[in-house]
Amino acid sequence: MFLRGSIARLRPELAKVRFQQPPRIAPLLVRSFSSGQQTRFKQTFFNPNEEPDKNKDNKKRKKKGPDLGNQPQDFFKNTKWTNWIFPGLVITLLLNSYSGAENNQMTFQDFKVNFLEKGLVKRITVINSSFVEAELVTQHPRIVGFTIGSVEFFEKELDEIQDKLGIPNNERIPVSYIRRSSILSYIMPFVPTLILIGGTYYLARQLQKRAPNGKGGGPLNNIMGIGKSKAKLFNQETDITVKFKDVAGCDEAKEEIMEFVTFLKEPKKYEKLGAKIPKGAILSGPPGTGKTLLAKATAGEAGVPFLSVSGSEFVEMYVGVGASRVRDLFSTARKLAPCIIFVDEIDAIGKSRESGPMGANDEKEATLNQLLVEMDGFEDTDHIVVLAGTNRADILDKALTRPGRFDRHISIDRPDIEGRKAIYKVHLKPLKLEHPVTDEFAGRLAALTPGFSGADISNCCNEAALIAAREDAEVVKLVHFERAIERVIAGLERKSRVLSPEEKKTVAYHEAGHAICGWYLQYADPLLKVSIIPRGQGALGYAQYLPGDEYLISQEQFEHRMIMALGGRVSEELNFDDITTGAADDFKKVTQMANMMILRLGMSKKLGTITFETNSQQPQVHKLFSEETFELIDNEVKRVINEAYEKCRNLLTEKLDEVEKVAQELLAKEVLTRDDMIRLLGPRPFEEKNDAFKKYLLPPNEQQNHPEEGAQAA
Ligand SMILES: Nc1ncnc2c1ncn2[C@@H]1O[C@H](COP(=O)(O)OP(=O)(O)OP(=O)(O)O)[C@@H](O)[C@H]1O
Ligand SMILES: [Zn+2]
Repeated sequence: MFLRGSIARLRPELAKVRFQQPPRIAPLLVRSFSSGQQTRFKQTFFNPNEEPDKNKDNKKRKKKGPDLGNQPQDFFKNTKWTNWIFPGLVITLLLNSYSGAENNQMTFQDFKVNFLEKGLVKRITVINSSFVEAELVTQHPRIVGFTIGSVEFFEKELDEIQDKLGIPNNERIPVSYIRRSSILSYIMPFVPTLILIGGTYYLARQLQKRAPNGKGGGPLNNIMGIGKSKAKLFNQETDITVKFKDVAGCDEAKEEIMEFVTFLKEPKKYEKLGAKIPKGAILSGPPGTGKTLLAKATAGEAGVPFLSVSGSEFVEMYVGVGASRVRDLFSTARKLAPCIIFVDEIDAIGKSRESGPMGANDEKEATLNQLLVEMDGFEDTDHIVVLAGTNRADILDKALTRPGRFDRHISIDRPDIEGRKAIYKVHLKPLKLEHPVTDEFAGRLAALTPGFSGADISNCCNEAALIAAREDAEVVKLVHFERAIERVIAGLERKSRVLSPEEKKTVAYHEAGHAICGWYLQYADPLLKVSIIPRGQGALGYAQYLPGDEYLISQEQFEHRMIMALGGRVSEELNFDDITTGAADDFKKVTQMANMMILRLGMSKKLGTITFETNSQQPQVHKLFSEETFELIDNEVKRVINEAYEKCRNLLTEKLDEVEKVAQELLAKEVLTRDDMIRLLGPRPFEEKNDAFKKYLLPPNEQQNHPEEGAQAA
């Protein structure tokens, strides 16, 4: 229908009166938009009951059977359907505006031949000077219509035909002129605006749906829900499967946090006695030590919802957003109570308000204030516990840590050997291993990875499994772990980096110098491996030592470490005419150590027991010490380094043959283990200082007796 009459198609205003559909579309429009809005509400605003609701819906649907068509409510609830409402609407509108076509529309030519010249026309109405409706004497059709270009031309034609037919003036066909405006002509001016608004809405909804988590994060949320908290809710039944047993190695922290668990589980016990329960605790410690994990486990043990949010998520460029998000977070928490809120990286908002070179930041301060207000605002009876994680407990605002807010401070340190062992046991469980996990195996891995955090260990276990899979191994073996550990410590092996024979020789003598120093210095850490295979970023060779879990380091230890670090360059000097750039990193270490000894550790007799450390965060207005002191510091740092250099040179000159042996072996094999070193040089003349190393890594025969114990060599 809408194809007939090309003029009609080009002139939408002709579609007028026949456009009877609006009453039918209107209710549809209202309903679909309201259902659309409901969906938007669900997605934009954080709705804790969303999950259960969905389940209910599903259950209902299941009961009633799958035929959506027979269930109008279900049909309208079906969000997929609403996706189509807008495009559908536009198409309908366009179709209607173009197609309100006349059933009996024709060209003027047809009209002339078929009706006019046969004298069948009773009356003619010219509508809007562009369309003609003719009433006929016949019943079928009774009315016909056609478009005209201009009224004058049409009148002239009409007159001419009637002249030709000889119709007298008083019997001629009466022509009336009318103006008819359709509803559409009122609507049309608004159509572009409507399309624009609808289109924007539709687009925004589509974009929002593509948001990674369905809630928060979508572009629409950025506009509409900016003040909403981005807290992530972990559903109690499904998500929080973490229990205290999954958090290994931080027993003291677990014990401390246990109090919150009992409180959340049996608040009555405390309330009965009138006791006030701490509202929150700060969990502090280096990255990856399991702060988040511990908080989650607390929720898991207490069986309460867990709301997790990062401090940086409160920080937006718009003023007032942070505070509004804090408010939203707490109002959500109140609805979910009893529950645990975990704010990771609280230093992002909780930084001391005076600190920082730029002074206080208003927006951050407002956010922090809101947090303080909220924490003051909830009562013990609200049963909310706020835990916060940070790597920098020292820079937190004092207001945060005062009683009544985060009044517990639980610090989690990097795990010691026993802690690492326990964490390995947790992360080895899911792997398919060669042997069942023994105490010895976990201990060996723990001994190999001093300084690793829980996250490093988890990463290492996964890396080992990946390496095993790459080799198509059936099970994950110890060698895979060893390779994974090396990779985590020193970076990827880069066999593709080909060194020239000269370069290789230099690297071999350099590394041999380090290794010999380490072997014959009493306080050097046990050596595990020397290698001249390039690794990671720029390292051409490396030696792997195993420092123990030490909390105090002696001055002699410091000195020995410096001598070891200088061993590479000194060996180059002794064995070649020229020196290379390979020792840059070693010098950096040496200088750092020397500076620390002089400036912070009071290890210089001349300067005495003063710390010269400056607070780099605050702008320096005046000099903290005199020119003479500056000079003295300079001289002392130089002296310490020079002394280490001299000792190193003496040692390596004495052991030149040993350096040669190790370097040659390195050139031949590229990698030397501790056993190779023993074969070449005899056992190390000192007992190893690292207990973990002795316990888990030394072969049993070496563990009992140290034949050369006490022998002097250096
Ligand atoms: N004590 C532990 N026991 C078992 N696994 C641990 C332990 N500590 C860390 N992990 C592992 O490391 C991962 C990262 O830990 P988590 O995210 O809790 O560290 P975090 O201290 O919160 O780090 P960040 O300070 O970077 O936020 C955990 O998912 C877990 O797999
Ligand atoms: Zn070096």
